Amino acid sequence: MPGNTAGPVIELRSLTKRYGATIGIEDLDVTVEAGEVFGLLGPNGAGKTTTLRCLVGLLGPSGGRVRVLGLDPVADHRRLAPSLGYLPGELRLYPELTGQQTLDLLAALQGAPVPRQRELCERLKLTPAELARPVGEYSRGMKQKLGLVQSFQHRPAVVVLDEPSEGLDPLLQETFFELLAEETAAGRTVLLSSHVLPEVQRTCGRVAIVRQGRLVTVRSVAELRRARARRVRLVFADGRGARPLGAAERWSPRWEGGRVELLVPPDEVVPAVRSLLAELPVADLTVEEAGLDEAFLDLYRSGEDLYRSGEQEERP
Ligand SMILES: Nc1ncnc2c1ncn2[C@@H]1O[C@H](COP(=O)(O)OP(=O)(O)OP(=O)(O)O)[C@@H](O)[C@H]1O
Repeated sequence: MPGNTAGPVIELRSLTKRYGATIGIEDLDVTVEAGEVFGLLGPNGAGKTTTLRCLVGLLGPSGGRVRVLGLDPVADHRRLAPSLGYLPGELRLYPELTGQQTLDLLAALQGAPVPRQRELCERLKLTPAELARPVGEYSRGMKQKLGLVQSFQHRPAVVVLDEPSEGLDPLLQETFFELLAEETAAGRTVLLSSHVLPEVQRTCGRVAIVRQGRLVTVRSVAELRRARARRVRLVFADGRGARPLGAAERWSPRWEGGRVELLVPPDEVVPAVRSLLAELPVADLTVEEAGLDEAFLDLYRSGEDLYRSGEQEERP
């Protein structure tokens, strides 16, 4: 393996990438250790693809520092290539080449033997007949399968995947999840971008949430699960609908007739319930844990760390 293997596998320090006046990503700090599946999550245009392209050396940063296995992905591109797998969001292929020829061409660019090519084609159900067809005739899902095979075929130490399960049917998604689990069990490192929340919950140990080019938070999925908001539902005795809720307005009230639902951070539930009962004609009240999706969605929307627990980076 090239470079300095003692430090983190991926290190982004104040990474900034501008496209003219447009900010792709600004001041991003992320560290990923060996054996992690790390997720980069955020809404459209958040800067995920920009970050990934900087990581694999396709874009040079406007500021800050990128290191993968201790190497600079732009300056040390050739040294890094055999140890790096990359699945772009949009795989651009030569339409006249067959699937097999495409895999072999990409292997030459990777500059490494491809001990896993056949096994991965079998597991992802790319048959020899399909591999003999020009990729210009491939469906979206077939292209994605080919993209996944080439990202892992040379058994790289680090794999960077942009929206990896896009276009895969549920069975193949399962195979992909198994593949990720095997990679990390073997000490290899995966960084993936996604908007698919269940995929992230299922596969990642930690996630960085980015929004409008900035890092919102880095959290372990386990911590997000623990910190998830409580859903407080109230029914009012007088049956009246939407009304001012005072301090409770900050918990995103959603009204439905004479009922309202609030999403309250866990450490504020008891005082919240106490003041609601004291100030409003409450006839019924329930409290339950909100789904993990809501925890993510709040971070997406607000751009603030809803849960405010000091540490930026916590191990899973
Ligand atoms: N080649 C480019 N030229 C100019 N602006 C760009 C370019 N590529 C990306 N951007 C801008 O940079 C910002 C981040 O885009 P990026 O593609 O990194 O986001 P993303 O999180 O991957 O989005 P999506 O989920 O929609 O793929 C956006 O404002 C986008 O318009």
